[in-house]
Amino acid sequence: MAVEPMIEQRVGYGSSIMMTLMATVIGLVITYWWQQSKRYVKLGNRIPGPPKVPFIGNAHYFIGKNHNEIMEMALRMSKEFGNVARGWLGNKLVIFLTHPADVELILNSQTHLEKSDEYRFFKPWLGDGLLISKGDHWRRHRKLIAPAFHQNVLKSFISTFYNNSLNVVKRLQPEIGKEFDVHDYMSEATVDILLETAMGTKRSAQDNQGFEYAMAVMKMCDIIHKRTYHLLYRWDTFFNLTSLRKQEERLLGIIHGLTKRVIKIKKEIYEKTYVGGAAPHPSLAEIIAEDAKDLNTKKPAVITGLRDDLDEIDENDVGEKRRLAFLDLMVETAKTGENLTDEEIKDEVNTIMFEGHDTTAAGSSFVLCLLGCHPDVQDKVYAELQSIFGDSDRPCTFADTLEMNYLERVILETLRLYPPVPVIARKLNEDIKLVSEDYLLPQGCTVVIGTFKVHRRGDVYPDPDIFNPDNFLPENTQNRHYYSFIPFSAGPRSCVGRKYAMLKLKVLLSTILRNYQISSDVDEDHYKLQADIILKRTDGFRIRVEPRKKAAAAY
Ligand code: HEM
Repeated sequence: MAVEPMIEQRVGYGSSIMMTLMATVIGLVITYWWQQSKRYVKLGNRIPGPPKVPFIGNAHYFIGKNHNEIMEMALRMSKEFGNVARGWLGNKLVIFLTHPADVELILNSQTHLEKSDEYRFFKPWLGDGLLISKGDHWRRHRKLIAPAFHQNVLKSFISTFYNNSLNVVKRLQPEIGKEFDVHDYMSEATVDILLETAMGTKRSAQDNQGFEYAMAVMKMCDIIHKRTYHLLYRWDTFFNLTSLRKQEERLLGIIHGLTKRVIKIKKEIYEKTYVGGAAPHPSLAEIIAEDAKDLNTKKPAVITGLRDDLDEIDENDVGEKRRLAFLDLMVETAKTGENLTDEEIKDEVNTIMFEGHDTTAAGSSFVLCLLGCHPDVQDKVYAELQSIFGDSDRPCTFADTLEMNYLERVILETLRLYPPVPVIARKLNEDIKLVSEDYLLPQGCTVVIGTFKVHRRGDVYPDPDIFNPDNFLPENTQNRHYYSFIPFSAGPRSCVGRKYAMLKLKVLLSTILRNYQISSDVDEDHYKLQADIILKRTDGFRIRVEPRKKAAAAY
């Protein structure tokens, strides 16, 4: 008698599970159908791309893949789909563009200035710094910060660039004759230079805060990379429960700890030195205003093929007046009228330290590796340096850097083949119709500009994968589409530090090359690349150095 109710009970459970399952399936089907019927999704689906799976889209493509595999997959797909491709990260539409005319539509626009949603992963680190801020806040800060990169300010950094470059030459001595990874040396040098030029502080030989900072920056980039590509980590609630979140907190403690300490010291110095509110002399405005006297008499230092809002203000040259670190300028600006809070200053300093560090470390490492692979090009660079410096071991000056035309072409060609920022992403603020193909991109989608692929287009560069600095001879650049070379991005939101970067690269590389001959055992075809936030070689930036005969005195 007791068996029947039990059977009835089981049947009851079974059918309610079935009902729940069916209701869930029906719910999912309706949700999926409803999603697919949206205009945003319909427009996205018209664009070619890999097959997608309901709800996760193409997110599964990233599962279990390492950095190299993600890069290889992206390049394969870009080859398969050409100018325009789409992917779905869950229900987020991501469009990849590689045609210069389409790139121009985005980068040259005042409408699509906002960074894509993925940049929010930088927020705990960079706050509302220039890289990720938007709207009026970004506009106001861009206006405040751009003058700090004026050529007259940059010129005052030359001796800092040179002395730190000479330190690298000394530090490389134990590596003579061995194969080693040059990136660590470049990274340390760029952090040291930034500590001096951005924060106005120096790392003492005993403390390793610069190194600790650089390591923390590298690990933070790794966390942001994971958050970009892994669906679950993109979800804040899930991420906050993981050990990565704890790691992020610890790393931010190191990064923000250093910036906060330095800002505090700077403010105290400012208060002590300028009691009574007297502004230091000459002020930034006065340094820049010096130009007016010299208009048309000095040689412009604008790099061919690059143009942005910085060019209008710095085509002239005055003598060194006063060395102002970026942070000094911010503190001064805050004291002399502009309303800048400590938090805003901290965000901008962190942004400059991040943007200015890894990019130039990767750029300079790639240049050295390529010169190791191309001895004929290296010989030409050396011949140019000989014509400027002869056998002298005198320090490099600003005027010398203006003579380094071939080295400049080598740097630009390296940035073409191995752009340190391999992708740029924007949020589309309104629909746009592409130029290269007949597609309408819907408002709200993420647009990813594949700099790496833009720079290797066969219809723009003859032999696009071959390292050839002559690609940047004036006669070869003048008819090229302006948006086919965008290592520093372009348009209103381009890199504010590009002149600083080019100057630093010239001083750093020329000093190393005056002292060492570079060789490489690995040819370019065997480079293993990873393109997350910054493009790097995962097999290490391996080179060998041998002293140039005449240079022994420099050590
Ligand atoms: C070879 C070196 C460098 C490269 C290739 C590079 C490249 C770039 C690119 C592509 C962007 C646009 C990023 C985006 O839209 O997502 C950018 C922005 C930026 N860069 Fe650089 N950069 C370099 C060096 C520097 C240096 C040395 C500094 C500062 C000292 C700097 C400061 C900035 C800042 C503040 C922004 C944000 C600008 C804005 O949104 O208004 N960069 N950089």
